[in-house]
Amino acid sequence: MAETVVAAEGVPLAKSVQEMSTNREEPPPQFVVKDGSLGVTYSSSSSSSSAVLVPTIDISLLSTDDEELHKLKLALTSSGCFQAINHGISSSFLDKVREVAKQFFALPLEEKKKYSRAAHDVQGYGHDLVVSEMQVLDWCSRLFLRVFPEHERKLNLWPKNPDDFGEILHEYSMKLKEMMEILFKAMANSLKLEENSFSNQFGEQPVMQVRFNFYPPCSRPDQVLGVKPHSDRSGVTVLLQDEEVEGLQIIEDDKWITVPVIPHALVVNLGDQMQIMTNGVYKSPVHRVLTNTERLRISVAMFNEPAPEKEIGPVDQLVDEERPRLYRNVKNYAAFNYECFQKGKVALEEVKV
Ligand SMILES: O=C(O)CCC(=O)C(=O)O
Ligand SMILES: [Fe+2]
Repeated sequence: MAETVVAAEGVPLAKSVQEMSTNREEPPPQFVVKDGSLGVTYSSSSSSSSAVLVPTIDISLLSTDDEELHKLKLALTSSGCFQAINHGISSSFLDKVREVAKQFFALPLEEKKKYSRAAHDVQGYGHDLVVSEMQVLDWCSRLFLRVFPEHERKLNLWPKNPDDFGEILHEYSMKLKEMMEILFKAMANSLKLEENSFSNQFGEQPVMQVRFNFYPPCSRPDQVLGVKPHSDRSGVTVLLQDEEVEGLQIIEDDKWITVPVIPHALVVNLGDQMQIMTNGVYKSPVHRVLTNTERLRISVAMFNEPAPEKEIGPVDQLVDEERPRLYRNVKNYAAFNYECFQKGKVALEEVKV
């Protein structure tokens, strides 16, 4: 008999996505994208659009090379997304991060359910938060954990199997913290702002949360998405894509552009809170994930957010007569975003002045 998997808020999914995938079942109607079409796609990874819109940026050059800083600015003003290389994290370590994710998702469902998300919590293992019967579900299982501030970790939800999971996750987040510091400075310098303009807004104790995403093969990639179109509510998201399988797309001029796989690059995409802080100069891209019939895909998204008690808003120097203030100040955008989501509203629209 199929095990009952709690999708969220007490709405049970009869079977897990993984189980349906293994049985090669047709996805149930809740997973089918309603407008019937997944839109126009540029899927070739060599397409010039993806190279222009999602350029590679050499992190090691950002503090010394004005040209690289300019490239960063171009990427963040156009797509809000780039592939970070020379980021200081070794390829072998990134492979380890992927390996523990793979090992966790390969555990029997019973074992993974030990880390299940409680109905009213976001942390733990499970599926989408379901807030309405109309909601289209993602063909994805995920493990969501808060990593920083460290005292807010729910260690009972951190997998004990594989046994180095916690250690690797901690080390990975420490390394990403270092990269974030470089990026905050570079983003401020690229806009000729004071170096701490963004890091100050993130606060002394910024939030870092990780989402391990598992997308099993799906028999209807023409009708079902791994993740629906959304922009991240974070400040900055750093994504470790699958080393082989594409799926992530960003939208540009009504066309979906595939973000190519560069095995040891880290995809950086800005979230809504950076769009707010830059008064709309830097973009929080709308993105989605496609499914495919053959290969499973795993990604690890690290969300960097300002501390919830910090009020964030457009940096003064980015507000003038030519560019009037677009957004009001806001505190705890995460909670605000959730309220909007429940009401079917888009948070970034709701904070416009
Ligand atoms: O799996 C991916 O490539 C992206 C996942 C994503 O957009 C998210 O977790 O917010
Ligand atoms: Fe996302």
